[in-house]
Amino acid sequence: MGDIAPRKGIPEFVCIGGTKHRMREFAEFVSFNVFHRKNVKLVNLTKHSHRYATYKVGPVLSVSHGIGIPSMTTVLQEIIKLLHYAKAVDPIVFRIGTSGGLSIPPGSVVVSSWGLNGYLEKSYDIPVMGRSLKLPAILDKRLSQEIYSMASEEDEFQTYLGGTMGADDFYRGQARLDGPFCDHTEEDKLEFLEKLSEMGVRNIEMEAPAFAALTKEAGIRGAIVCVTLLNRLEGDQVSTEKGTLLQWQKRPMAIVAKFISKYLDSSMNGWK
Ligand SMILES: O=P(O)(O)O[C@H]1O[C@H](CO)[C@@H](O)[C@H]1O
Ligand SMILES: O=c1cc[nH]c(=O)[nH]1
Repeated sequence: MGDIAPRKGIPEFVCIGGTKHRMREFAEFVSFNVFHRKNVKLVNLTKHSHRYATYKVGPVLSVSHGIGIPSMTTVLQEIIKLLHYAKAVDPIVFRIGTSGGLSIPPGSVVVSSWGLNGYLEKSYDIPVMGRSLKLPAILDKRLSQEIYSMASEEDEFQTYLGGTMGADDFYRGQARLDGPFCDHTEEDKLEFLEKLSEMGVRNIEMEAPAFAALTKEAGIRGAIVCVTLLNRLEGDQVSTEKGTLLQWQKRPMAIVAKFISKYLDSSMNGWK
């Protein structure tokens, strides 16, 4: 146990997701379900930045990232630097999010195997000094399978393993017909969504390829676990009532918390 004690205080798990509210809830969820602590006083460690929210519960950091790739990659790169300076040993970064599903029931959870960009390539393409830098958007296979194995037949929802398209736009970029601008037909949309399904894409959100690429480039294991708010083959509007949507957002939290709990139990590193 001698080499384990100094790890106290160093993040081993980082979980990021779009909203400040969700990431505070995740910190509460972990505190209660992983560490069995009630009513912990959570402090937003980055309150004065006004940009993102960060909570820490034992070895778990819970951080909001806003909408889309530029916002998410900004905070993800700050986290990669932080993990480096903190000398974190083999940390794992998760994204818990929401998405639109493809031919799966709303409320299902998707554990991503890879990210797909808007050009249907498994890569994250960033313009750097006038040129396009292309980074592969493949997630850690073993980790995604281990997380997928956390799903149980007793869950009241289905969990799937598959590709995730990360679009640069919520409306046209996701083939929606209900945005302020639309230059495609219902037929075009369905043809596109069917094509994605055939490629193995299970859901669409707005960060997957960049998250996959940057965690891979950093040599950090990363996983994406998203709930689907609707079946895009059946519509564009998220019409499920707010209370139900908030309950559904707890599903990725439950899977990730279960994984963290199991991981800490097996590593016996003194956190629990
Ligand atoms: O629920 P979050 O984590 O914000 O993720 C999804 O929701 C946002 C769009 O509403 C995008 O960021 C998309 O990726
Ligand atoms: O359809 C959806 C739902 C959530 N987030 C997205 O980016 N798309």
